[in-house]
Amino acid sequence: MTASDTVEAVFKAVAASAPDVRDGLAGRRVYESTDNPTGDRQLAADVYADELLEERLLEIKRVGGYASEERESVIEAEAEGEYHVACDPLDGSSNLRSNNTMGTLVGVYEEPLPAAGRDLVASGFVLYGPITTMVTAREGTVTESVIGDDGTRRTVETDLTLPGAPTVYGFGGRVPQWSGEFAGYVETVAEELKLRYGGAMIGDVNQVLTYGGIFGYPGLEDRPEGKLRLLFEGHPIAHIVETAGGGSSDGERSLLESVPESLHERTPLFVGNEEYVDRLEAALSG
Ligand SMILES: O=P(O)(O)OC[C@H]1O[C@](O)(COP(=O)(O)O)[C@@H](O)[C@@H]1O
Ligand SMILES: [Mg+2]
Ligand SMILES: [Mg+2]
Repeated sequence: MTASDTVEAVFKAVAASAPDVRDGLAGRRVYESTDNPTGDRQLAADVYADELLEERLLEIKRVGGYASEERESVIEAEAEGEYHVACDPLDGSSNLRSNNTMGTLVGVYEEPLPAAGRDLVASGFVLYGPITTMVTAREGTVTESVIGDDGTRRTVETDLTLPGAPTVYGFGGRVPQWSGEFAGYVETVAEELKLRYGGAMIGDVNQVLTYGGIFGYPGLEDRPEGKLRLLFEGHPIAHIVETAGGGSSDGERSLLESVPESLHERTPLFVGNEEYVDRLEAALSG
């Protein structure tokens, strides 16, 4: 089994699980009594998607470990494997009660977790929108597929790239918690682009991939590290957007340059057309 076979097996398993995750949502809109390791309240659907993916991804030959936003530590596979999968089983799960968009995010690393952004070999997400779609990045190419009810993929875009004339933006966090530098930057962006913020990173980033623009969740006054998690959300989404010809940043440099010290580390996160990411870095550097 080559590296690319392993990546393909991971993508296949995630796609095959998508109809199960989706079918399982309706009955799992209630909160559990537990918090995840970063202190978010867990929905029954978060736990369900996590358990499903853990089981199916650890079955894959050469996958040596599974880590997820929903569990404290890495789960090792029974047999040794040189690829390590990081998952956000349900991204945007607070959208479940209001029946808005959500996703599943996966990163395949060639080093044990927590690993550096540059150790990512492939990444992908499923978007549970009106249609279930999957976007994957590997070997320098981003592909978009539609996932059928049977969990198989039909490719609809073989070389997805960010459009050159951006139109949308979305930034998370309460405005009074933004820094003055960031608020000033947003003012300039708002004059050029249209606000589209849905509260699920994957949904919001997919709008940027489709229409061009920028998505971000900045560091906040009471939470300078931001909300999103580097390993499960930051690296994979940065890898996808950069492979699609865009840029990513933690406010200072590409998210792929970041090396987490711990599994659940958070980071400010920005992805989109390079021009907007460059301007953001310039604005934040004062
Ligand atoms: O509710 P807020 O503060 O806008 O936060 C939304 C952000 O939080 C998230 O929902 C966090 O992800 P999870 O749902 O996987 O915890 C992102 O998808 C989204 O960008
Ligand atoms: Mg998430
Ligand atoms: Mg999640």
